[in-house]
Amino acid sequence: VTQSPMSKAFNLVPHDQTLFEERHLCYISPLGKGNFGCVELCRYDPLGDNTGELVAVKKLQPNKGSNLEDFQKEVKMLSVLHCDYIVKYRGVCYSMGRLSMSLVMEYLPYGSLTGYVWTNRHNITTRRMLLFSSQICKGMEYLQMQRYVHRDLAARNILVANESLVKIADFGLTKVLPFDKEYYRLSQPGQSPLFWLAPECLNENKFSHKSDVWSFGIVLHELFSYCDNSINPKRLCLQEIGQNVQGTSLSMHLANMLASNWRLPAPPNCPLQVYSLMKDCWTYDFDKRPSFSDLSKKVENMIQDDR
Ligand SMILES: Cc1cnc(Nc2cc(F)c(C3CCN(C)CC3)c(F)c2)nc1Nc1ccc(F)c(N2CCCS2(=O)=O)c1
Repeated sequence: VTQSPMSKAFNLVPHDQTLFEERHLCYISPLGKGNFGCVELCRYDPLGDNTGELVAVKKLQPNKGSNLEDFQKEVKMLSVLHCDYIVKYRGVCYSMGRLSMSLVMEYLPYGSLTGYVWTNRHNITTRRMLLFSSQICKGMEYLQMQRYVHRDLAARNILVANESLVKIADFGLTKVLPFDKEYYRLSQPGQSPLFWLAPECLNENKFSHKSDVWSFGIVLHELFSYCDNSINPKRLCLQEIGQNVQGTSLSMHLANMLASNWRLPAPPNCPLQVYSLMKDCWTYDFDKRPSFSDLSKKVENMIQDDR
């Protein structure tokens, strides 16, 4: 692949990365809004005969407060990940002139886990939910090996490849841990939605693999609630806080509730051992939370027992 002058300008694309030519990237439909901009379904059709591959293209909207540098970091981070449970990087596409760039990824036809589980809630078995849970754990275990902290693990950021495969997507908030620290401290409160955050994130903006474990517990709650919006984590927390949210910020209220040991209630008909796994992920002291490898073993055992 030749190095276009533009790509030299970004010094992003080493010779081995795939460069998608904009003229062959045919727009089909919008897929959704992400952290940086929008994601679209396109067909990369260099032969012009509709035999090209469907891809999901995440476009940076420079004017939407996001910046090219952060987006380039997200591209770089995704491009080095090779795991069955993480959405596959395909390459980048530079749009001449507009100085914008796009991230090209594999297209997963079933969409986000939230929509899929809710739509199919009447015929998804506990076993299949446990299978999805163990795949998310394995994806997170792989991320941990790369010293990546996702910071935005939520059912909306998990994509469904087929009836028995889910993948972690959207690395817009992901940070790489420094070599000498096991946590990442944000300078100011980030954009992660409060209701998926561990206490140390709310209180000290401290993010780690263990705060990702907390978020995984919330994902379990979403899954076993069949992603029912009427009982989603945000709604249940706001109900508990009550409407009298004066003065003290929402995150202070939430942090106080967690400190006095309030936790999300068990989803309806949730297997007891699954709820107890959630509670393990929501251990206040991050050092005492299970690791993703502990969690995938426990979930695997539940799948065996579920036979
Ligand atoms: C990388 C990737 C690969 N395949 C897919 N397939 C995909 C297939 C689909 F039918 C849908 C939907 C299903 C429902 N109907 C109504 C509309 C289309 C869909 F939303 C996605 N999507 C990808 N990314 C993506 C897309 C869209 C996103 F909003 C987000 N994000 C969400 C929060 C942060 S996010 O930016 O990660 C990521």
